[in-house]
Amino acid sequence: MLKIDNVTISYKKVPAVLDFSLDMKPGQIISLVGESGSGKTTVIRAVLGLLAGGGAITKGDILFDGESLLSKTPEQWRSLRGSDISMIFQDSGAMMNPTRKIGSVFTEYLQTHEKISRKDAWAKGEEMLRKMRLPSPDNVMGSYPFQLSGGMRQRVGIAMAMTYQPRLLLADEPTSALDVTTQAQIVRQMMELRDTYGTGIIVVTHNLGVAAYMSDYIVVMKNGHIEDQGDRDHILHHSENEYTRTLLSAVPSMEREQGGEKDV
Ligand SMILES: Nc1ncnc2c1ncn2[C@@H]1O[C@H](COP(=O)(O)OP(=O)(O)OP(=O)(O)O)[C@@H](O)[C@H]1O
Repeated sequence: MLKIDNVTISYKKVPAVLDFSLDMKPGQIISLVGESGSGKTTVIRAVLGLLAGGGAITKGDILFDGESLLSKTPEQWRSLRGSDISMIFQDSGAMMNPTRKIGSVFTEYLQTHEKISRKDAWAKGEEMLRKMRLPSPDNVMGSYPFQLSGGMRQRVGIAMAMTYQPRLLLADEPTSALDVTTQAQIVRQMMELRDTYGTGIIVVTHNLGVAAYMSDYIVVMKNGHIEDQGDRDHILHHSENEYTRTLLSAVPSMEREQGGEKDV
């Protein structure tokens, strides 16, 4: 579905990610882990065509369903984003305009993606919030972002990102701003998205506990390159890479804290 082929990404000619390759199957959950500055966010922003600060792909290609994303026009990007590929951020609420209510932001989002009346967009937004199991969706629609908890805001962000059932969801530190209990809820909810809609997810996280819990495949990044990678089980239990072992030794087990069923 997604193939990142030997990509180098630079900010103003200074390489930040070097020779990065990844082959993702539909419905797979892949985590990118590694220390701050290792290039995780740069990789997923490149996939969404949203590199900041003069960032550019200087080598390689990114293919979605066999088609290069690098040759897409701005118009093609607009129709791809949201419908085929979506993204959620560390604190979705912080991305929203604090002076506008959720309902207003959500309906505008829907109206930029489809020809739909404001009334129908409002109902569709509410329905998505209900699907994400937000309590009182009508109240949420009528709230400002600051009136919701971090976990609720993140579920609003996921609801918006999932409206058009994208096949690929890019999540940048989606649980970092949340307390441990809420983190677990959001992680489980993302896993449900995969199970319900078959959404493939790339999650950037510095939390190896989260990666261990939800991923099928883990990519360990260091200084802009792939230091180690493999199936969850390989990385967690069989990798001989020293850096991976060091990262793992510092992992608080989400399962132990949450009483979950998986063993890390
Ligand atoms: N907008 C930018 N302009 C210039 N350089 C940048 C920019 N964004 C990132 N970089 C550089 O690219 C490298 C990788 O950064 P990136 O944010 O992708 O790492 P990360 O692993 O996601 O880190 P973090 O976990 O802190 O978000 C770093 O050296 C960083 O300084």
